[in-house]
Amino acid sequence: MKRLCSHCGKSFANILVGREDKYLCRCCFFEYFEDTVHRTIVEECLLQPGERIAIGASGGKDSTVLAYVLKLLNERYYYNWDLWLLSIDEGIQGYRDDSLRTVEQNRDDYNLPLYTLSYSELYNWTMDQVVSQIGRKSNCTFCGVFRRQALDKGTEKIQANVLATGHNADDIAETILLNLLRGDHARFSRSVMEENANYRMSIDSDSKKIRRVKPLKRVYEKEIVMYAYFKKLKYFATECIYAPFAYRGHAREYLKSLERIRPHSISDILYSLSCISLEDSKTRVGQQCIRCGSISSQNICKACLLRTSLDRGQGVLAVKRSGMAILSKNTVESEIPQTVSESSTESNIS
Ligand SMILES: Nc1ncnc2c1ncn2[C@@H]1O[C@H](COP(=O)(O)OP(=O)(O)OP(=O)(O)O)[C@@H](O)[C@H]1O
Repeated sequence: MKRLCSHCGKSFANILVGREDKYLCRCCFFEYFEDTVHRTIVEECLLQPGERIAIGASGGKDSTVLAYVLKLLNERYYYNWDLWLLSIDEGIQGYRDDSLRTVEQNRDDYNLPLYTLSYSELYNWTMDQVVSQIGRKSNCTFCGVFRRQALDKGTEKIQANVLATGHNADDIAETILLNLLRGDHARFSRSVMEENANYRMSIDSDSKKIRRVKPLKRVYEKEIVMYAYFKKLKYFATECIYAPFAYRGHAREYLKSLERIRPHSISDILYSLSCISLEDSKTRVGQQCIRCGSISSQNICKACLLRTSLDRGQGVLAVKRSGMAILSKNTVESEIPQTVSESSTESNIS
């Protein structure tokens, strides 16, 4: 049976959205979606007028929709944002080279400048080379650590101080669940604090520190897919060729099956997240890595530790489940530890 749109009451509904089960027609869905993203930005002070903003652009649906909507809001509300696409080329043939072509297409379609930075420029390693040394089991750990830092470096290069990524509500729930399932208390606490402190961090942080913001955090993956589909946006839909081996994939599947049984599981996880309050005082204050100068909670950042292990041909040893105690606060360069905890890093750029 066809339903009428619960917003305008005139057209037939095409999509069911949000927690309150609203059935919306295409036009009202666009309004709902854009308004949700706009309210997130305004209510959480994510972006300021006139700022230069780096948009992490992977060519996938999330970052494509993010770039499209930020451009639209910029024009609609005269924010005078200086929007840039920032792409990281991990060096994965048959995947990233193709998705980068989609980003180039977005650059032309949306008339936005694009800056690309590669792992080979930054680390002298491509992910294909990393995988040929360490195999396919822990490669996402390397990729996650390198990408997080590469996005920061790219944001610095284009002289922006804010990085917007396409993480959505499903991604955030997935990260929380993943850290919980692994028993990674440190990472769990940090992700909870990062999500809940976004508002405070955005307005308090000094202007030199890169802020990471997630304007799509209140919209669901299925809404993003529908938005891209109805707007006919061009995006790259293939999954990373190395991703099927990541533990994160199991958390994603688990979440999807929970949603099938109980459609509000994701929003309930996010609600629980917003209710958790953790002691801020336990987080380490960011300092500079003594090797590369990146912000790090340790003397030497994880990217430098992993890169050193690869250079020594010991990449496999670098990631060990048991290696929890290794990132010692007092590490000096001559004592670079050999292992990085897999649980704290895998593909976890949120
Ligand atoms: N290679 C990359 N270059 C630039 N930004 C990236 C890259 N990979 C990921 N990101 C940023 O991180 C966000 C989340 O990345 P993730 O790997 O979870 O991809 P995703 O959920 O499939 O998103 P998308 O659909 O945008 O690829 C992306 O939306 C994008 O903003």
